[in-house]
This record gives sequence, C-alpha cells and structure tokens, in this order.
Amino acid sequence: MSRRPPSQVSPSPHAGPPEAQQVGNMPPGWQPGDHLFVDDIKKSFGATKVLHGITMHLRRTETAVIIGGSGAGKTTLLRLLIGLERPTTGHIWVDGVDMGALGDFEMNRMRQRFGMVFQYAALLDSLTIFDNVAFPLREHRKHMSKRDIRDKVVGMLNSLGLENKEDRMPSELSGGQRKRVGLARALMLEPEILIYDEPTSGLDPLTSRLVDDLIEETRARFKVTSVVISHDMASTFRIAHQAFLVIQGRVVASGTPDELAHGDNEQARQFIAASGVATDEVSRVNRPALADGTSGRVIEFRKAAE
Ligand SMILES: Nc1ncnc2c1ncn2[C@@H]1O[C@H](COP(=O)(O)OP(=O)(O)OP(=O)(O)O)[C@@H](O)[C@H]1O
Repeated sequence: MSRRPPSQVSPSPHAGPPEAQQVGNMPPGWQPGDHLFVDDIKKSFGATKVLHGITMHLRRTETAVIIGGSGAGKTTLLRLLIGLERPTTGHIWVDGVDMGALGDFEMNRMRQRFGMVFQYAALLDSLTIFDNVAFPLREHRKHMSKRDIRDKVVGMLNSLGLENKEDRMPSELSGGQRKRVGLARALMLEPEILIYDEPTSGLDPLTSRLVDDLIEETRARFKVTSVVISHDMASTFRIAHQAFLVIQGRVVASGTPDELAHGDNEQARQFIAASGVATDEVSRVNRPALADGTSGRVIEFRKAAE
C-alpha cells in the first residue's frame, strides 16, 4: 500500500495571521485571540423570533462546541456563520471584517475561508470519492492543472487514511470513512474556519471517538478554528476548548465543558446531567497532532471504521 508524504497537504496559508490579532482596528467588544466575534445577533423569520441576541467569541485555532436542545437555534446560527443567512440585527466579524457589510463578490470570497463538514458527510452519490473531493477545486481553483488537482486530492485522502479509495463510490464506504471524505472535501480550499454539523450523529461510540480524534488532529495540524454543532456531550467534553449552551435562541452558559458541568449555572449543570454522560470519566482528546501520515492513529481509525 502506497503512502504519500504528508508534505503534499499543506497547512492553511490563512491560518493565524499575527496581524489579525491586533485589537487596533477591531470593532468594540472584540477580544484579543478572537477569530470570529458573533456580536449580539438576532434573527427572526417573519414574526418568529429564533435568536434573541447571541454573543460569542470564537478564538483562533480553538474548538468551540455549540450545544443545546432541539429547536434552540443552532442550525440557524450555523447558517448565519457561513453566510447563508443574514442576521436581522447584529454583526458577525471575521478578523474584524463585518460579514453583513460584504457584497456578493466579497461574500463569495469570505465563504471560501470557511469549510463545512455536513452531517452524514453529504457526498454526491453519483460521483466517485475522487470527484467528490475534487469538486471544490474544480469550482474555485480553475487555474489548477488536472495533475495538481489529482496530487492534492490523493494526498489529502492518503493523509486521512483513505488510500486507494478514490475510485470507489460513496455507497461503498463505511459511515466513518464517508465522514473523512467529507472532511477531505472541506479541507480542499484550505479553510481557516471549519464548521462541523453534528459530526458524531448516527455513529457508534467507538467511531464517534475516532471522529473526535480526527477533529482535534485536523485542528492541530491545519491550525483551523473549529466550530462544532453537537448533541453529543461526551464528544463535547473530548474536543471543546469552550462550549456554548444555547436554549431558546439565547446563550445561557459558556465556558470550558468542566466549568459548565461543575459551575454555578443551574441550566448548564442540568443539561449536562440530563445527557447521562459520566463527565468525570470523559477525558479530553490530548494526543499530539499527526506528525506524519504513518501515524498509527490513522490505521486505528481505518480498522475501526471498516
Ligand atoms: N426558515 C425558517 N422559517 C421559520 N422558522 C424557522 C426557519 N428556520 C428555523 N426556524 C425555526 O427556528 C427554530 C430553531 O430552529 P433550528 O433549526 O435553528 O434549531 P436547532 O437548534 O438546530 O434544532 P435541532 O437540534 O432540532 O436541529 C425552530 O423553531 C424552527 O422552526
């Protein structure tokens, strides 16, 4: 089995420009370390008020997990973050740039700074794995040669433990493998912010843990800022630097998962207790990032997911 060196997958050139951390030209309320600043967002659909003033500081190269019950407004928030919807009032600042002030052209460019990993991977069933992953490059990097596209796609698939899968169809892969294909596709345009929509939903506990590892490894290796929408409390404890509990369109608690579980916010303690997860026994993912494509972890993942 051939394995390509990981150097074929370059970390995002956008990740963490030091000048972006200056507070000088930043909006009021901006905090040093912020990558995204969600600034008092309200969202209504007609007469239905869904978000009632959400403020969040999403820090560069950290993982923020947004938790909350059904109908709390998480998906609406996600759609605002990636620019699919505009807030009714409030702002979303990316490196101090107000997304709401962008015209169509700039918004299109802004969207390329975001990668989206969809629930259930959302692969195109009629395309091979290669064509699924190459899709964003063919759409947005028209100058790239076929050979460069092939190298980049195959390099990424290999580095995620998907060697020799490029000619398969999505239906021929396991759920865990499809997740990794979805991640490979999201990483193609070298985003600086990765958004995951319920990444462990529908997976068994072992595969969920491996997806958590993958999220952490991806964060550390590509220096991305990660935002995860989740119902999975064990996963939240494993991957989150900070968690935001959203109830009925409001952030009612935020902090590290431990702070939420053991702090003085009653709603947070109850929400976590109701999940049934023994939080004291869930340890944070704390492994070094993949240093190279030969790490045993990829093999471990593949074995478990096949
Ligand atoms: N386009 C829309 N028009 C009207 N109401 C909407 C629209 N989109 C969402 N809503 C309403 O906003 C509320 C929040 O929905 P949302 O999908 O954001 O919640 P959620 O937290 O993602 O829920 P779940 O975890 O069940 O997916 C719901 O009451 C929903 O009916």
